[in-house]
Amino acid sequence: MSLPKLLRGGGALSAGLRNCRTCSSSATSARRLRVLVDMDGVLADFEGGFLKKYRALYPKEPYIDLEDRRGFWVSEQYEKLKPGLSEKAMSIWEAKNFFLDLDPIDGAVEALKEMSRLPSTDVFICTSPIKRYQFCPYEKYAWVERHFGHEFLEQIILTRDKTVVCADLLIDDRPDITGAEPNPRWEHILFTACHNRHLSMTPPDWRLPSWREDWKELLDSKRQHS
Ligand SMILES: Cc1cn([C@H]2C[C@H](OP(=O)(O)O)[C@@H](CO)O2)c(=O)[nH]c1=O
Ligand SMILES: [Mg+2]
Repeated sequence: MSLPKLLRGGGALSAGLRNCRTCSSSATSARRLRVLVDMDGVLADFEGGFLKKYRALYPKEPYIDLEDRRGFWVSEQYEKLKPGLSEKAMSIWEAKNFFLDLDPIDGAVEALKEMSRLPSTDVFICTSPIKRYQFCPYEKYAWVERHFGHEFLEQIILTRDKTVVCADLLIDDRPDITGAEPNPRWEHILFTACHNRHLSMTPPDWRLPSWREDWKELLDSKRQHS
């Protein structure tokens, strides 16, 4: 089988994969592809937004250039840079308007709108709120409405555990997605971000380097081999 160019590793798209058809309830829905798209790091520029606000609020503190970011958790790398910076980092995304002000990732808005118009495709934004909930959940909804319109609010899944959500694909920048379900129904496509671009992928793991790549090829491949 020829694999989509975007996919690294050697895994065939559906060979031996968990198949979400098992949780579909009707023959009609069984033919549709369900795609979960993560928000921070995939649609919204969490890392860029963080660095901009952190540097503005703490101009005298050291910071980490985006090209030097390693590891998913920003606060962990900042704490290693200088003890005490973890709390300063957290103060940035816990503040009002942090999530609302995030810029879209390059090409994300166009790509997601196009994806949700594809025939036989159901698209959901699947995102985890931070536990300090004063602003984040509200602002995530407001961000989606701002960039995708009111109708798109139907397509938000807010969860701290993405493993329990049933879908064919999850496009997400977090390399290790774990939770209550040891065998999630979806296949994970790692969306490339500053913190994960140096990770080597082992088969059958796949990447989407950016929204400028041919993401439709990934969906088509999954559709064909499911
Ligand atoms: C604390 C932290 C959160 N986040 C994002 C991930 C989650 O959103 P999402 O699921 O949309 O990627 C959200 C809550 O943890 O904030 C980061 O990307 N890096 C971080 O260091
Ligand atoms: Mg993310």
